[in-house]
Amino acid sequence: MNYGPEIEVAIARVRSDVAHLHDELTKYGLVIWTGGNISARVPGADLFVIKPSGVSYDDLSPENMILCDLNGVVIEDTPGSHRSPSSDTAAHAYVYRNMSHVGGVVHTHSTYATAWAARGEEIPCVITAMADEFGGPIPVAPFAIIGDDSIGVGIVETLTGHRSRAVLMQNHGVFTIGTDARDAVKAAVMAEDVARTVHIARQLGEVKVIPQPAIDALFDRYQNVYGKAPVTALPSAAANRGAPTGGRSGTSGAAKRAASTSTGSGQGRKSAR
Ligand SMILES: O=C(CO)[C@@H](O)[C@H](O)COP(=O)(O)O
Repeated sequence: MNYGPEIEVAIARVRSDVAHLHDELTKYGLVIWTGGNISARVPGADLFVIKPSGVSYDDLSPENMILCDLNGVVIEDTPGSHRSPSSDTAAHAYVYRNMSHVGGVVHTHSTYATAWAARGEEIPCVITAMADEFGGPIPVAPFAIIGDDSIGVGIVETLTGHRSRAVLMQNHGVFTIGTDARDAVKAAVMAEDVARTVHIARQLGEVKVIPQPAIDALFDRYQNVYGKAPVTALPSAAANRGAPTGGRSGTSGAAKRAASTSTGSGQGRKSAR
């Protein structure tokens, strides 16, 4: 099967990205043995690339990643196609078919997030890092059988209209979505981090939920201002005339105003952070 030069280049890039991003799961201690998986959509095609099933993380490479169509069917006679794709392929495929803005999906059994999933309890938004990253609590999806698209249905039904890019599958683990695979990996890393902190906080006593207006403001700032160039950066013509620069440090007044007037409605993520 040849998809033409542009798509073939995209497939090769996604194979490499997906293979190498699995290193982040081991680096952050989110997986053990062969548990967990990452996939990414191939831009410009109805295809995605996913990890093979049951292969050691040390042996993952661009060549043994598996190319699938959006029904989760392996594309025959492509590199890696002699192996079985991840057990969660149908779930990932369901997400790509039903959430067009999603470019990457990650699954782990990271310890603390999975402990919350075992309790079937959402993680309340009690630390600013959660408000920043998830814009509220991390929700729980119902128990679902592994292997068909039941998990995908749970992910889509739970995360549609929700700010969170992470969902706890009851009695199972965490699934995250992102604009691309790296964004979904970041969500998996952050979900485990906040799951651990909030769990520990709960051992110490009652936790304090952040008021909704503050959650909204924090989420908006993190999505629209954090890590971005200041909005007061001078236009090049003025800069060329040697005008004083001003407003280059930290969060500008204008940036703050921009942050405070935008809605923070959740789905409008503009760039991977
Ligand atoms: O929990 C599950 C199945 O949902 C997976 O995380 C497995 O632990 C790893 O499966 P493969 O991706 O290797 O098939």
